[in-house]
Amino acid sequence: MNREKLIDLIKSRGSFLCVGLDPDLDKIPLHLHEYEDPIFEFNAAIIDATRDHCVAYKPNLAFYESMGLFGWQSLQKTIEYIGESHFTIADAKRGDIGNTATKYAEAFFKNMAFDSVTVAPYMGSDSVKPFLEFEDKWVVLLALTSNPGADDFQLEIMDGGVEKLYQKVIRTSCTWGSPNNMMYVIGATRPEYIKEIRAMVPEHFFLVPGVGAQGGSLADVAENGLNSDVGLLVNASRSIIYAGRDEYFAEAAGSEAKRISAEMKLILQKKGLI
Ligand SMILES: O=C(O)c1cc(=O)[nH]c(=O)n1[C@@H]1O[C@H](COP(=O)(O)O)[C@@H](O)[C@H]1O
Repeated sequence: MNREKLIDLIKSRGSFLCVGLDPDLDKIPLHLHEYEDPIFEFNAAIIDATRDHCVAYKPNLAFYESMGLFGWQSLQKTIEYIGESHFTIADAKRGDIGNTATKYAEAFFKNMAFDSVTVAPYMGSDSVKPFLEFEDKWVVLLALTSNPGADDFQLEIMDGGVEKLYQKVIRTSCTWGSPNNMMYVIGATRPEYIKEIRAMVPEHFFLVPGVGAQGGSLADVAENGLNSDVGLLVNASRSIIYAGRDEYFAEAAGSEAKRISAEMKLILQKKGLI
């Protein structure tokens, strides 16, 4: 999906919600275990219930890879089930030397029809650029993550310099691609940095995880991160997909997605963006 189509989708739906598909066999309702592929059944029900309220889906690969071959099959079926109506993010956090990176890119962009993949920048430009060679496909680069460990390196000034690591990552990487094929991961748990990062890269989209289960605030993220193209995809995984744990789990997920997207619509209207 190209940038224009993504922006149209967001503005026409009045939502910048990304639903994280992080299914865990220990958490999905028991009655689904009777199906041949419980993970896919769970995802399909969540997708049916949420698709009108969100613009993107982000399956996190760990939840599929942990189940071996069956997990990969569930992922493949899930991505086909979503189809082309939504922006899709393979949350794989890949990063390796060039020829290996090309194979990772082929895995997600050719073998599976994902629109984007999360990539770690720390092996440098040759580990990221192979992902940027595919038309209408995106790199979602880790910049300032939502977890407490971001303090260990990302928020540190390295080697007596003046920049923090996440600042160097953004300043260096923003020339590798363009706002048409690169986004940045900025955690919702660190809203105080979003404004500064928006000033550094005014046009890029940010994928913002960390609202819901990790406690980040949608209002704070929007206040600091919106740009004239909206420029945000805000992800929530557990708070949506496990909003209900019984046979009405899909309805509960749909209600939670609807609630968040209604809040987003109000924000966009107030800012005059829709
Ligand atoms: O790349 C990510 O998506 C990501 C980056 C980050 O900084 N923090 C973060 O939580 N994530 C992912 O976003 C999702 C957050 O899930 P919830 O906390 O359940 O909403 C998980 O799939 C995480 O792996």
